[in-house]
Amino acid sequence: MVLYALRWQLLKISRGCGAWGRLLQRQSSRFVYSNIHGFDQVEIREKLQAFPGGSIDLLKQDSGIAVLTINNPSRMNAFSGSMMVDLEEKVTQLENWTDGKGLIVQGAAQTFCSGSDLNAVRAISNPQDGMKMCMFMQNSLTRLLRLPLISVALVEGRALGGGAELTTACDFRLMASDSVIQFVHKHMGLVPGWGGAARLVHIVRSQNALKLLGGALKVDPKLGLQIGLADGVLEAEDSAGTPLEQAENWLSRYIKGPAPVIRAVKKVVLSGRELPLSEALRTEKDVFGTVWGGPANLEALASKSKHK
Ligand SMILES: CC[C@@H](C(=O)O)C(=O)SCCNC(=O)CCNC(=O)[C@H](O)C(C)(C)COP(=O)(O)OP(=O)(O)OC[C@H]1O[C@@H](n2cnc3c(N)ncnc32)[C@H](O)[C@@H]1OP(=O)(O)O
Repeated sequence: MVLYALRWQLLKISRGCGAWGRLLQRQSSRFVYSNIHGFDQVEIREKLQAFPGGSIDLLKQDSGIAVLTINNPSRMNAFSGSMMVDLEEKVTQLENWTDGKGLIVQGAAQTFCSGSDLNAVRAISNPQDGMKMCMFMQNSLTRLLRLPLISVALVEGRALGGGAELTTACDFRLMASDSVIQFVHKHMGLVPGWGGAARLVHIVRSQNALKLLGGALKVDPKLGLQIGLADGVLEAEDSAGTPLEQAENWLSRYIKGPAPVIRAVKKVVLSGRELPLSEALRTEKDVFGTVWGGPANLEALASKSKHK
């Protein structure tokens, strides 16, 4: 019996790596851009490091929920170049956090993020460098959204430009009652560059995406709930705890259970969202194979058999 259980565990581990590896392969690798696109990750990383300021802070908790904080309060949490590099490093840490189940992305000092640091943007405003920054951030935010964690953007204050795009790189968005999400790019003579337009169409459908981008509309919680950009509104702090406590309580109902099962939930939904049907079905089968007969499944079966 012990030998059977050991063989089964080894089979599931190989299937698990195989399933996730095949999913990423089917999504044509972890990165949207690589050297075949003329993208040199090392070169742009060094260029971005030349624009210091702020940090991206990561706290991984025993609860299985990590908290990622955009921390540059003197600049309304605008992304400096070094923060863009910091974000990529924290996403890599989260990709390797096998006990993780959930992620909350927040801004410091009760505001979310006001996009790229305009000082850095001015310095890399030539088309070549702008495109490289765009590809670097698209790689990082695509990997963020594809993490096998259920993620929530906790929006307080303002999420502007790239900050609005960052909210779309999470599975859900919770908004404080006085917060605003605004794709201000038009006012900058721009369109989203961090992947926010592509993700926004999937979240609110193309007609609403055209209105939000074409009109640079301010999305308050009421409009956010109406068009599906917001998944919940935080209550006043005195009655329901801090915004972070409220976000953790909201998320906890969806990540209650063993990490392998919760991570498998995200993987099957991710493949359904991103892959053509036949490939999504094959991936679902592979992910199913990693939990079928696993500890949580066997325990549930054992407890059910006692109810006869
Ligand atoms: C490709 C780029 C694109 C993208 O990533 O897709 C972008 O994101 S471009 C940037 C888009 N973001 C913006 O245009 C927002 C710019 N900021 C503002 O509109 C306002 O600052 C605010 C966010 C609405 C806040 O206004 P207010 O409450 O009046 O505070 P201040 O304006 O005084 O700001 C405080 C302080 O913060 C600095 N700040 C704010 N945002 C940025 C930013 N994006 N880059 C750099 N610095 C920023 C602002 O300059 C003030 O600093 P001090 O003047 O030194 O006090």
